[in-house]
Amino acid sequence: MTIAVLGAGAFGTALAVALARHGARVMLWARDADQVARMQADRMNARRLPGVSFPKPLEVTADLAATEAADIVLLAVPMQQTAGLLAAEARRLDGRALVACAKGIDLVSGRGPTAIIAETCPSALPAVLTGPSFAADIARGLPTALTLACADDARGAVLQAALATPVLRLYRSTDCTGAELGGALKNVIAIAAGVVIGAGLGDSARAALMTRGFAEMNRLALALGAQAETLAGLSGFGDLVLTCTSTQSRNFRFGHALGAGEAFDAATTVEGAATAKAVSVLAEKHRLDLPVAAMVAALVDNRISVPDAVSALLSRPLKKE
Ligand SMILES: NC(=O)C1=CN([C@@H]2O[C@H](COP(=O)(O)OP(=O)(O)OC[C@H]3O[C@@H](n4cnc5c(N)ncnc54)[C@H](O)[C@@H]3O)[C@@H](O)[C@H]2O)C=CC1
Ligand SMILES: O=C(CO)COP(=O)(O)O
Repeated sequence: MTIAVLGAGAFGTALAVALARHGARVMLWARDADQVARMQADRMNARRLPGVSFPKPLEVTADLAATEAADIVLLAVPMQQTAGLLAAEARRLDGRALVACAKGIDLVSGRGPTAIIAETCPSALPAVLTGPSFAADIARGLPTALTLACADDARGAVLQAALATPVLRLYRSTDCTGAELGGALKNVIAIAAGVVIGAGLGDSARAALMTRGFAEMNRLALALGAQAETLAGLSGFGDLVLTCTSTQSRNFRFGHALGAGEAFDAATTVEGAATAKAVSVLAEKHRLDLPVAAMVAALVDNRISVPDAVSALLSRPLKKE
């Protein structure tokens, strides 16, 4: 089995390492030839995943043509770059099993990765790999459980078997919409959870925020065709818990900096910021009330201060749960 991973960020590199360690032939593709040369020399991605050595069956390449032999392609570039990569390389990628690993909603189209795959590569098999997992944990070989979603269950089972390892346990689903929306929307709520903790509002407020945020995730995802049980699983509830409660999360740390009034490194990948804006557009289109997500979008755009966002949420009319 040959697996290609497109995107040598923290997550793509961690997945490549985990799969190669388990014996698969893995080709990790990065667009930057200098970065590839460094990784080939160091046998490590010192920038994104320092201290993790590449196993032997892991090859690194800057030549996308070299990945054409792969049976499965993991798409591991950030969400806002995924549509561009698919469009640019559609001829090469169409007809293959394309597993989306990004967690977000495309700002331009308002779509998740599987809809974009279906549009740009109509003969490909779209799938989603998502759930609670930090790249560093996967790279260290710590036990992790994720959702592998594919509308074609028989072919999804083949992907599940190919991508699982003894420590990377994959549960199968046919609900790609639910799986990808869970991963996308939890990032928005994690920013809000970070704001709550950064502003010193306490753990009780964070628990309330997570619960009401989960209700918003369900409201939007169900309106877009997802199944409630998918949202309650690893890709939704599971990842919400992880991301809202760990300082390893970049979305949480970004929110924490907003709440504390501190600077945050603009180069860090924070998927929930763009996704919050995409969610605002979708909420309006589907006439949905998503107050936490709306506040995150406003905070990210500097349209509201943290104290005003908090008092706006607390002064909403009392209602049934
Ligand atoms: N880091 C983590 O713990 C996890 C990340 N993810 C998801 O994986 C996705 C990627 O995140 P990370 O790897 O953490 O990001 P990262 O910030 O570590 O790396 C992103 C990489 O993508 C590359 N890239 C950007 N645009 C590209 C393009 N057009 N073509 C080729 N390469 C391109 C960048 O050069 C960079 O190496 C995100 O959607 C994230 O939510 C999912 C689970 C865990
Ligand atoms: O998706 C993740 C954990 O499941 C990673 O979260 P961050 O992108 O917030 O670091």
